[in-house]
Amino acid sequence: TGSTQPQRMLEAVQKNATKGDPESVFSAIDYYGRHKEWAMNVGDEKGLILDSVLTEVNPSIALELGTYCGYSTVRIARLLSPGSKLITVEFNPAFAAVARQIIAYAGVQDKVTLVEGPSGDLIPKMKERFGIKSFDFVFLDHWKDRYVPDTKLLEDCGLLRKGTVLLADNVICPGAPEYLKYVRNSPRYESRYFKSNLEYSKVEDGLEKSVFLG
Ligand SMILES: O=C(NCCO)c1cc(-c2ccc(F)cc2)cc(O)c1O
Ligand SMILES: [Mg+2]
Repeated sequence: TGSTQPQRMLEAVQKNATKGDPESVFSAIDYYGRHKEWAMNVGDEKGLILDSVLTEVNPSIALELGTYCGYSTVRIARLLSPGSKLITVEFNPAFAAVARQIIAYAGVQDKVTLVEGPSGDLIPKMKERFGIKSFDFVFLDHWKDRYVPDTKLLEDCGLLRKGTVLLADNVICPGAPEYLKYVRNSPRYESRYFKSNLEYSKVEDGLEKSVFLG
C-alpha cells in the first residue's frame, strides 16, 4: 500500500524495525533504500562519517536543516547525551508527517523538536522560540541552493559560536558548489572534505565539515 515513497518507507520501518530501537529503524530504512527503492537519506556510508563527527562534537544543541523522513534525525538523536536537543527543520508537510512517526517509532522524540516551514523564515526565530544562545552542531541536508543563504543567516542571527561545526551533505552530488566556495574561501571557517559515495550508490559524494572560527 502506501502511495508515496515516504509512506512506503514508514511501512518498511513498522514492518522490519523494533519499536524504541533507533539502530533498527535507520537500518530498516537503509535496507529499503538499497534493495527496494533508492531514497535520499544520508545513508549508511556517509552515516558513519556523520556518527564520527557527532561523537567528536557531542553537541548539547544541534540543528538539522532538511528532515525528509527522519533517517539522519534518528541517527543524530541516538548519539546525543542526556538532556541534549536536536531541532530539525522540514519545509515539506508530507515529509514532516512521516518523519514525526519514524522519530516516535525510534523512541527519540524527547530529544527532537521537528519544526515545519521554510528554513529562511525559521532560523531568525530560533532564539526567541527555543531560547537558544547558539548551536554546537549544524547538519545541512536541505535544498542545496539554501546552504549558502542559510549559513549566512545563521551567522547574522548570532546562532554560530567559535567552534560550531557545520556538516553539509551532498557537496558533490547533487552538489553545492557555491557553498564549497563560500566555506573554503572564508577566513571565518576551517573546512575539510570527507570523500564518500552518494547513498546506496557508487557515484561519488561527500560531506564538508566546516568549523566556524568566530
Ligand atoms: O534534495 C535533496 N535533499 C533536500 C530535499 O529534502 C537530496 C537529493 C539527493 C539526490 C537526488 C537525486 C539524485 F539523482 C542524486 C542525489 C540526495 C540527497 O542526499 C539529498 O539530500
Ligand atoms: Mg542529502
